[in-house]
Amino acid sequence: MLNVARRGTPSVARSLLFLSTCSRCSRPAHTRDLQRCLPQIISPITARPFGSSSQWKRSAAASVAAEDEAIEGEIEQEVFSQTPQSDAQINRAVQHGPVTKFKDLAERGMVCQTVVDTITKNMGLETMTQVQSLTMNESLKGHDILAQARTGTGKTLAFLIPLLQNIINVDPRLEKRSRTGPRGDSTHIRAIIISPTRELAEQIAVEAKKVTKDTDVIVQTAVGGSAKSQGLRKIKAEGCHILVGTPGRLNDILSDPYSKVRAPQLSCFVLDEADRLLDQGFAPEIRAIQDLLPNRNQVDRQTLLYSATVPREVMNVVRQTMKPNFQFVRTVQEGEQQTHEKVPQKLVNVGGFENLMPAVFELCKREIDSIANTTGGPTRPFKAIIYFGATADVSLAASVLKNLKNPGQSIFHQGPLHPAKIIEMHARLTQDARTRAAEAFRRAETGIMLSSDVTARGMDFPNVTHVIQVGLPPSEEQYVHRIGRTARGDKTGEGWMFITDLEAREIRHKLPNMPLKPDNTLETAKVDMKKDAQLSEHTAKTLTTVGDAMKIVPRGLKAGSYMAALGVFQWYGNKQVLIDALNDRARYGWGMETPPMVGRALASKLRLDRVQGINIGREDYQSNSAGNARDVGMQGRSRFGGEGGSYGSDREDGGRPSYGDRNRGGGGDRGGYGGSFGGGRGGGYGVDRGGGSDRGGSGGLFGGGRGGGRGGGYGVDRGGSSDRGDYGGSRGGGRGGSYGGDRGRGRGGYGGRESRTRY
Ligand SMILES: Nc1ncnc2c1ncn2[C@@H]1O[C@H](COP(=O)(O)OP(=O)(O)OP(=O)(O)O)[C@@H](O)[C@H]1O
Repeated sequence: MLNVARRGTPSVARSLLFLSTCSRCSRPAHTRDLQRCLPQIISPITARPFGSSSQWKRSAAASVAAEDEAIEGEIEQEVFSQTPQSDAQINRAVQHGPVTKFKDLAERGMVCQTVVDTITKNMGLETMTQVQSLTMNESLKGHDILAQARTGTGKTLAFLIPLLQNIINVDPRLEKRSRTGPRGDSTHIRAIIISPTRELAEQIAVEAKKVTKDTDVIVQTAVGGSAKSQGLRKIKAEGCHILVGTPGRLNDILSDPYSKVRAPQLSCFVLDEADRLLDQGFAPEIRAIQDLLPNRNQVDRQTLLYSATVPREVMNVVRQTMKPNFQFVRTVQEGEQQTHEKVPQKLVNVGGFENLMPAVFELCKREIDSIANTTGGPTRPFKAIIYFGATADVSLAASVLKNLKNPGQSIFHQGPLHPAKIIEMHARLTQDARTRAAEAFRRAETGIMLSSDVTARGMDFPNVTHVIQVGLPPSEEQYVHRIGRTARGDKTGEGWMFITDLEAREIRHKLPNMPLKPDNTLETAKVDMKKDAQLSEHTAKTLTTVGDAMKIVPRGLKAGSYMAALGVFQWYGNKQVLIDALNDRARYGWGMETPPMVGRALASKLRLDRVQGINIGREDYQSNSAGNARDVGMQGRSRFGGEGGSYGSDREDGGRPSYGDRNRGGGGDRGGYGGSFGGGRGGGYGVDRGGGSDRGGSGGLFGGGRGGGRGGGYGVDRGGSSDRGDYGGSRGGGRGGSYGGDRGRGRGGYGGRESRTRY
């Protein structure tokens, strides 16, 4: 294990030196002997696929279908007879030093002119990034490579270019687009690229199609969530040379005896986000796919593994996947900062969970306003990804941000985060919805995407200015990948991390190497909601805005988030402190009288059944069926109008005062939001039909029902029965009032078709 770089050498130069010097004799690397003499950071071990060799032989034998064998014979000859790079070419490349410009690749005869023209002319790229420059020579020669380089540094092109050139070397007819267009076969697959997520696979395929645009090389995708039969038809009809996909679907189609998609000539196998694909979650599927590929002793195959992080734990598996003489190229040395120096990273401790959403909102609003108020000088529109640890938290936060409105204004006015598009993204959405969400965020100038870790790796959304992480990430690696969604290429960006008191100590263990600097500039992060306090107008308004939006959130989402936290915080030892903190969030953050119910079995499994304050019973988030329609939302008895309330309805919330209104009061001072789809009797932002209600609210955005009418309207009326409905219902209608409707005087308002009301 030898790194011949000299201390103090600038990093690019150091890395170049590192690659062009022999590890065994410390002389400049030999030309044709590079394979033998180039430094190998990892000591070689005997290469073998996963599992024991006998297992491997058995499964490989079983998986190679008889029909493939004939083709294999031909292909073998072809693969072995190829001479990808002549000695002269390599000599020339080494003499001129490592390549740093894309055009040099053509001038030195390393990559064909067509591909280089596409990169330089169509894609407008000129200079290679460090990882591209360092890996190009070696990967063009067919060596196995493990490459570690920071996020956003062009690793995708670093493996696509050599992979494509190696395909063209085998069949030079593919170099140029033929007049008849490309033709292929579903058994001509030369390269398989695997990514851990569907979105990333799609993104790689898009990049691959750009690079192959003027060639006859065909790129196809195979990702879960899309119709398998349709994908297969496409591959069979058009053929395929490069197949990009996710592990599950690739395994599925390669093992399906009827799919007719085979890779007997496979010469390149790429794992993007390799450490993720080789960890426990995906390793079995990757192993199964490898079992379906031709035996490497018969058909030579190059393996390329790329990632921004390579934790020690996966190194064993890496060794099993690669040839013994594989090269480990890293542009980030051990002990060096894994995130970009150009990304300031700030840490906000908000104290209690209930402060998280207000603080996140305050930050987003501050940034959006500051850009709006900047005159002159270059500014970039605010574009942020906010990461949460659980899908339930993503949905809840998305619901809050989508429901935000300025106090005193209706939802038809611009919200406080205007012009940001609010986008929700997680794995529980349908594939179509995920694709639409990713596309919408990609296109958005100003936008906030609330996301689970499904977008944390590899996704190349343009111009992301902020990455905001709410709660501790699952690992340091994941932190690095999340932060990597900003400051890509030559762009800049910033990272924010929001934690609670519960996590303050743990963060030091979990992220010891991250350059997080405490930030105290957010007012709402410092408020103790359990105490009465004199708040600045700005802070009170922020809290009220979020509190009001939170009321509209269905109880089911809150209950889901509560349950998720029980899972996420299992590591926290003091269960009483945990439940107290979560109950405070339910009470002060979500406006719930009682915390969501936790099933007895779950409570006992999590050792929470004896903890004070836990609300044991039928879990709210599972039981939001008709019987519970009034306070759960989403699945109420009548989705559009009617008594039960549905999506959004939350009667229990209704009884709670909100921030800043605590001293208005009287019994049941505010009703809940009647429900955005349906409303209910009790509903209304603000209101209740119960005595002493003081504020009316919307009976339901789309539905109203009786809620709007009886309930009264936003901001109206103190004391006595409420009189105004607010958005009593635009679709379902009902008895209620609506925008400005005033039942007391027998007037309705905007919406409520059935109520035949008027403005
Ligand atoms: N040589 C280059 N010069 C300028 N931009 C480049 C170059 N190579 C790639 N890019 C662009 O840089 C962006 C990031 O590239 P890419 O997605 O491949 O990064 P990555 O290293 O794979 O990131 P991650 O670790 O997050 O997966 C892309 O928009 C890509 O088009």
